[in-house]
Amino acid sequence: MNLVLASTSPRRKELLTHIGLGRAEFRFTQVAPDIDETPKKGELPRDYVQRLAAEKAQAGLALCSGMSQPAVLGSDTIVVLENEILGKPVDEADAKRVLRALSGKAHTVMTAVALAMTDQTSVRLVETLVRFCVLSDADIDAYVASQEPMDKAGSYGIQGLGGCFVESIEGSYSCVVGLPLVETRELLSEAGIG
Ligand SMILES: Cc1cn([C@H]2C[C@H](O)[C@@H](COP(=O)(O)OP(=O)(O)OP(=O)(O)O)O2)c(=O)[nH]c1=O
Repeated sequence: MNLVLASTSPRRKELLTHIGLGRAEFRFTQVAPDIDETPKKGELPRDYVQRLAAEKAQAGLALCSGMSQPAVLGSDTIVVLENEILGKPVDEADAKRVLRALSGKAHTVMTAVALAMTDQTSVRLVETLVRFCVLSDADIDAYVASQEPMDKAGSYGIQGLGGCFVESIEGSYSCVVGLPLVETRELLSEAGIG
């Protein structure tokens, strides 16, 4: 099998590197999937995130037509607050609005990971509960000025400055960062990889 990561996210690349547990023979290449991320009308968050992970993996597979036995991983992460899907912010004002909404509350981070091969696509969904402390306007302004929120679902990164806002988490840390390691290892090992 030739393992391929269909992602432009540097976090996913780094996390996938960990899956080899340091073994030199664990190698993968990367392609950039291009899909429409618009939710369907009335689509539930769990359905949406799993559909997108599968579509990224399948779009990646389509880019590997010359490769023998490609196995392509795709992943998608969303923040869900009171059933509303919070993806990446469209601009700084949107990031501030999202951070104000997350302040002092718990939300769910959902990451789906999909493995597409020529004959089948398998998907795993992982959910983590994240509780935020109360954020002041000054906290939010400073954080958005750092630009860290701008390419992240829910407008924060737990692994960076945004970690200052996280009071507690219940569930998988790597799910929040964008690639749940235990479940990804399971998917790969079921396919005989890793
Ligand atoms: C909540 C949270 C999200 N994120 C990131 C993970 C994802 O990269 C991003 C959500 O956007 P995604 O659309 O899931 O992924 P992406 O566009 O970054 O990359 P690709 O589709 O090419 O794989 O938010 C963090 O890095 N830290 C966090 O704490």
